[in-house]
Amino acid sequence: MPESEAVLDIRDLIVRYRTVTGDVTAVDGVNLQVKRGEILGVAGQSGCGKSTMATAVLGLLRPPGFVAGGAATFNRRDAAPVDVLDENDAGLRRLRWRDLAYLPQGSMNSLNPIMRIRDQFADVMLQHGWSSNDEANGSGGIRRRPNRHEREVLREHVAQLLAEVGLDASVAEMYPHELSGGMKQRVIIAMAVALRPELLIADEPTTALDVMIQRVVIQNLADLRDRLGVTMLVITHDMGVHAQLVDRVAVMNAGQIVEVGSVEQVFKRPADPYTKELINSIPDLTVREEAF
Ligand SMILES: Nc1ncnc2c1ncn2[C@@H]1O[C@H](COP(=O)(O)OP(=O)(O)OP(=O)(O)O)[C@@H](O)[C@H]1O
Repeated sequence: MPESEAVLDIRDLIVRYRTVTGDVTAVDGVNLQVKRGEILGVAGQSGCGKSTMATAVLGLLRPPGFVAGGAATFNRRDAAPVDVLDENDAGLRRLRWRDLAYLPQGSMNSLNPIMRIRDQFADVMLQHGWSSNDEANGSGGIRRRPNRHEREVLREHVAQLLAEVGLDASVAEMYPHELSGGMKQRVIIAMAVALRPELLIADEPTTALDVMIQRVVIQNLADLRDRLGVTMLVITHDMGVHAQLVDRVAVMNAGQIVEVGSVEQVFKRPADPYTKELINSIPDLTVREEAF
């Protein structure tokens, strides 16, 4: 695959945690390419290293975790490739939100309870370089008070962003406690793509939502990829979500990728015994059959 086709190219990634009884390897030599425009799923049971891999490639890994080897090259469309693992904090801040967006596990609970939704959008957008003339003017990191004109443009823009995930403009005036879990998750997704990142990494984006709402969120993510062309890496232990949303799926077990393939191939003809086990563990058989 030519380098530019992979938005994110992870090579030989090794991540360990330092513990009192010695180092524990959580990510054990992972190679994974996320192709431009695709939704790549990462499957595997709890504890297999999915979140550790995501936080490492986002430069968000905190001690006692540390990267023991490898590279994670982010190939932006209009800029030189960067190895995220080599970036300093300032470089990472510039990349995050504008180029590389992240929905951590449980992120819907990270909304500020005492701020209206519109102010939370404004904060993210202004902190990361949004301006009313040029929706992305490259001045990442500069935070200032919006002037009147900017506030007006922001208001319209937030309404449009909310509409992209099927939410009414009135949601902008609300506080998080006025929203259901599903609405909060959709707000968080709309915020994550507000600056039109090239890559969105979403960790368990539907976990803790009821099944009907899960479907709405899955549809939102699929629509955003189709309309905005955001490449996505979606991490979830839920094989039903992979069946409904992703193009290709990578299966992770004990820190290693044991299989990567199209959803159809992995679900219909799993090559690895662990993948077979995962598929057989889907409780709702209709999900397996409905998908194809
Ligand atoms: N702070 C830590 N100290 C030591 N070991 C850790 C630490 N955090 C994670 N680990 C270990 O690293 C491994 C991978 O954990 P990780 O959270 O990445 O898995 P996961 O697949 O994302 O699971 P989950 O979805 O439950 O978060 C696990 O064995 C876990 O016990």
